[in-house]
Amino acid sequence: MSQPDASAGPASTAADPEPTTDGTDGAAAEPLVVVDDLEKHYPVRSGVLRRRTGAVRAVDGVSFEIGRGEALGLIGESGSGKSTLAETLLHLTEPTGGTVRFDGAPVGDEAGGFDDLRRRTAMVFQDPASSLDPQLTVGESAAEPLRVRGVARRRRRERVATLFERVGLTAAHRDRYPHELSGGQKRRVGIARALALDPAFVVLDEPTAALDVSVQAELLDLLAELREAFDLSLLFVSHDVSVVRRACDRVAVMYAGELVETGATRSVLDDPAHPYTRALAAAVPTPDPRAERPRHSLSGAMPDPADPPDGCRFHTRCPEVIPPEDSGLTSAEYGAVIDLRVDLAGGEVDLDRLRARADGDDADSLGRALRAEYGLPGPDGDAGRALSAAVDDAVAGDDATAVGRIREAFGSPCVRENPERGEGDRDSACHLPTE
Ligand SMILES: Nc1ncnc2c1ncn2[C@@H]1O[C@H](COP(=O)(O)OP(=O)(O)OP(=O)(O)O)[C@@H](O)[C@H]1O
Repeated sequence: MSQPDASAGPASTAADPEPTTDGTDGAAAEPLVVVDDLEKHYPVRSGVLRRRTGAVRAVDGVSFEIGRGEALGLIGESGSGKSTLAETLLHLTEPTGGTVRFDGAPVGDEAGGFDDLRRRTAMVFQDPASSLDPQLTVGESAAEPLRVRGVARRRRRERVATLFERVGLTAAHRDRYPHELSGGQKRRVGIARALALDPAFVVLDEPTAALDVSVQAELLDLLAELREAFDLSLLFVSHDVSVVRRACDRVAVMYAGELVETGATRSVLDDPAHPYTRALAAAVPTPDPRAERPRHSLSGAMPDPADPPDGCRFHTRCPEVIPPEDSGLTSAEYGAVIDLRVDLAGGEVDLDRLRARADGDDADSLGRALRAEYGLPGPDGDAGRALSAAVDDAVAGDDATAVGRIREAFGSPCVRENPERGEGDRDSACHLPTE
């Protein structure tokens, strides 16, 4: 593609953008986006009367900043809350708590900030197939933000031609329908549409998902060029660590509705401080087939965001969970006890299944089968006695008592307290001591 030419950019034909606060001392000193304690809880309703009985804590007290011209990557497994965070941040869905400041002004109050946010931010949605209307030409779809703002038809066409060329398409692509374009071309249309109103901040939800590696690389090059040319701030939402490594200055790591680590991309991904980040970074496939399997691999599933675990939300899967003091347990052995507790609490210890595996039908045989299934340790002293009693309770079907015993006898900071992410440039929320 040709070199960036800012004069061909969105500003030249946008719908009369008002002067921004860029350049004024106060606003310029503040990062473009400041998110403080943002929260999005979805109500859980049940019963005939559909009463509210709980909440899905999709985003649960998240704070971060994005500087002017900066690219921040948001990574985490599926279901960690990345898309909800992105949508809530742009007020496409209403937050249930917390604040967003955009370019020095609070967003969401009628006094201001809202229209500015709408006009100066844009989102490129995850799935271009569903975000482009199959009934409209892609040129019409890309022109939609301009139409909504009252820009005349002829000006819209010209503008879209400029934008299409800017993103590596041609003016002739305007009259095609989505099904006539490749996956990569559809992404480019989405990017062109996002640029239509000359935004300062663009959120890209999984911008390269389901594309060939070479098409991914071209798209990332394009985004880097556009960022530079238009001084864009970008938020890359991705579960693909290698995309974020390539495209972002900083990275924020999300787990079960919370940010667990933030910092400069290289520093976070090459030397993660949080065990979850270590697991995500280790999961990136290495080109060397002889390389050892990562030691920090993730097992188990993300907790239910309607019922997140007490303490550190990652403790139920953490390969480095801190064992109770003086228990003599390793993290892995403690992890086995936690697995049992989680399954008992969720009613997932199936005694019939255990019976099928046990070498007898008596309580001792069932207890041995349960210990074998979970790989339970046999600690000495009080912890050992408590675990044996819990196993007896479990095989007798008294899951609640078993859970209570384990909780009492196997305490650790990881199960007691949710660690706070500190302040500053490089932070992680973990109870493990840092060197
Ligand atoms: N409208 C909704 N109502 C109830 N729960 C929701 C709603 N939208 C999302 N959730 C839940 O919120 C949690 C976070 O979902 P979200 O889509 O934000 O995660 P994600 O990290 O973006 O995942 P993915 O990468 O799969 O898109 C999930 O448990 C999801 O089921």
